[in-house]
Amino acid sequence: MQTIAQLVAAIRPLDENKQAEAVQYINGLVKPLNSLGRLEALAVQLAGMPGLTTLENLQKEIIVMCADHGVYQEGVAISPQQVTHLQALNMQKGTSGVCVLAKSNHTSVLPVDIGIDCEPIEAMLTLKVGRGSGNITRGPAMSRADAELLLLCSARLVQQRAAEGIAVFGTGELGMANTTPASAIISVLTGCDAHEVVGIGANLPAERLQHKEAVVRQAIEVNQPDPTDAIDVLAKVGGYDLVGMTGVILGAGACGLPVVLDGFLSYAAAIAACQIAPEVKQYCIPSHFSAEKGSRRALEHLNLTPYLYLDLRLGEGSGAALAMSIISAACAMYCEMGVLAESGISLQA
Ligand SMILES: O=C(O)c1ccc[n+]([C@@H]2O[C@H](COP(=O)([O-])O)[C@@H](O)[C@H]2O)c1
Ligand SMILES: Cc1cc2nc[nH]c2cc1C
Repeated sequence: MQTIAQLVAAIRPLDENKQAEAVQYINGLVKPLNSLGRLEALAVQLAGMPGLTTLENLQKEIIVMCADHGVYQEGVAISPQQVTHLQALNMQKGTSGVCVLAKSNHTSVLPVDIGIDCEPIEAMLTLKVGRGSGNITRGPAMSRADAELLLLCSARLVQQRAAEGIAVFGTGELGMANTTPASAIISVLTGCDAHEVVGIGANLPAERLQHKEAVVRQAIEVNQPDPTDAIDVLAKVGGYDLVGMTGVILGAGACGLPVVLDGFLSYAAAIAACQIAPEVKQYCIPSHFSAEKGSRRALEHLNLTPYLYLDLRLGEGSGAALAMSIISAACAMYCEMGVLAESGISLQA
């Protein structure tokens, strides 16, 4: 297995020559200059990715990291904890939100048991090292060794799927109470107070928000994560799913391939990934602006502007699935549009 240093070293900057060529090519398409706005910038970003040899017929997949969290015991979520297991089964059946949105965007969904509190699930890929991470108000979510192992295994999974033909990855997750560790990660890595990032998650009643904030502060107080060491932060106040998503982001970057972020949980993972390997930011494609409270703060830190504003807060990779249509659109523009030179149209009157 590769080391984290090797994984980071494999993430190369985008190819500026290819990007310059793409700009020239797009400027020659049969349209007013820059009139396809951010679709043009997206195509240029994709064109610079060393793992993509073409923008035609890109295969897309959402990897859904599913795990439970010991901090659930602190009363920070209202969904029954078994929903993680039950909804993971729905991921296999194809009836979850992400599954139907992915299907309508010609995207596959790969659920992974990375620490659900249940017996092994038949025919589900597993990277499980424990049945739910530790309660972060009492101690670390996991050991550093487990965090590093899961991060590398998740990155390796992406590398295997890339070898099997996947060209665009999406980050998904499922885990009752996971907005609590995600808030803790964002609070530590962006240096803001819990009040700025803690939100209602999956419908926590407003009167319990102060308690959730206190839980996040306590987790940070008890574990004293080192804000300059994102792996320490993930291991101490994170969770298995969030580590897995960080590995997916770094793995895609190491393959030179795009990775589409989803909602709040993916912002936490992206902030961690970008601290571990700043170069990976260029491979990240934001999807939507999650309705979770801390989204603005997290996206400002990442300096990423989402494409979609739909008040989504489902998670699972649902926003990433929707944004796959925007990637397909950018690729269709690049591969299928006619060129001015052959159209008889001159842009000057
Ligand atoms: O993607 C988001 O922005 C998002 C925002 C709030 C909640 N969620 C989903 O809801 C679950 C976490 O919410 P909670 O309240 O249990 O912490 C988890 O399964 C996430 O997929 C997802
Ligand atoms: C049903 C259900 C589905 C979910 N998907 C992500 N988080 C969820 C929480 C619940 C409660």
